[in-house]
Amino acid sequence: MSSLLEVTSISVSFDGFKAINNLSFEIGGQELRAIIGPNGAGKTTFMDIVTGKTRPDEGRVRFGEPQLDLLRLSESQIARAGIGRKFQRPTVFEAQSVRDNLLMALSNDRLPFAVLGYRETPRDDERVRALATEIGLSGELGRKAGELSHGQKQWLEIGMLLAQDPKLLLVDEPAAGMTLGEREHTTDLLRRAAETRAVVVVEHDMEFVRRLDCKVTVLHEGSVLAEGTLDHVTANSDVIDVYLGR
Ligand SMILES: Nc1ncnc2c1ncn2[C@@H]1O[C@H](COP(=O)(O)OP(=O)(O)OP(=O)(O)O)[C@@H](O)[C@H]1O
Repeated sequence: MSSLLEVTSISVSFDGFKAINNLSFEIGGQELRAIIGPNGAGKTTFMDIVTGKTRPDEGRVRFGEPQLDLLRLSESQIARAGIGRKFQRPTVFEAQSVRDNLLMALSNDRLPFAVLGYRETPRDDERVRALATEIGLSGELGRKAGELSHGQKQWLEIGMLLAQDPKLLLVDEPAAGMTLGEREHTTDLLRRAAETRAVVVVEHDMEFVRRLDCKVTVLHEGSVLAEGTLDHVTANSDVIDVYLGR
């Protein structure tokens, strides 16, 4: 089976410091993957390269079928090609209802204020309800997003990204600041999302990664140090050295 995303031998330096060093990475179309690694391992820079925010000095980044060369596309073209990114802090429209947040997200180019003049179709309503069910916020559709808990805001933002139906979803530290119950719900949500798309989760919390129950890629000094199940990578002596030597 061919990969959805193929990153081959990328490197990038900042002022002579190699933040990403000959890194290769592949993920299939319906796969959940966790990326772990100590601070400064290059996790954020890797996601910045995939989303077009940072350009590598060397290497290739190919995506989709037919394959697109992401290094030739702008950040917005990459987003439109089907790569969604969730940053660590939730960024929802706090003064709008959960329902309106999801509705706005259904179309990439629908500006927040344009929703006022926008006529909603029965199909949109159906989709908003389905998304709300998927993220566990069916009972909160009429509430202002600003009134939601931290975890609920994170789910709403994931729902807003799912509304755009990305082929690849990149999620940065979703578990941070969440209660145990919220973490469990988030794991279920991400696992379900990965049944119909690729999902990459960058996470420091090992318990959360264990619950994701997926292949893990360990980054260190800008390269892949190990890859496999969490048990496999945590038994790797290089990985143990890197984590104990922090
Ligand atoms: N724009 C930049 N200019 C200079 N150095 C940078 C820049 N971006 C990242 N770096 C450096 O590159 C290295 C990798 O950083 P990156 O943020 O990708 O690591 P990370 O694995 O995401 O770390 P963390 O877990 O702390 O978020 C770090 O040493 C960082 O200081």
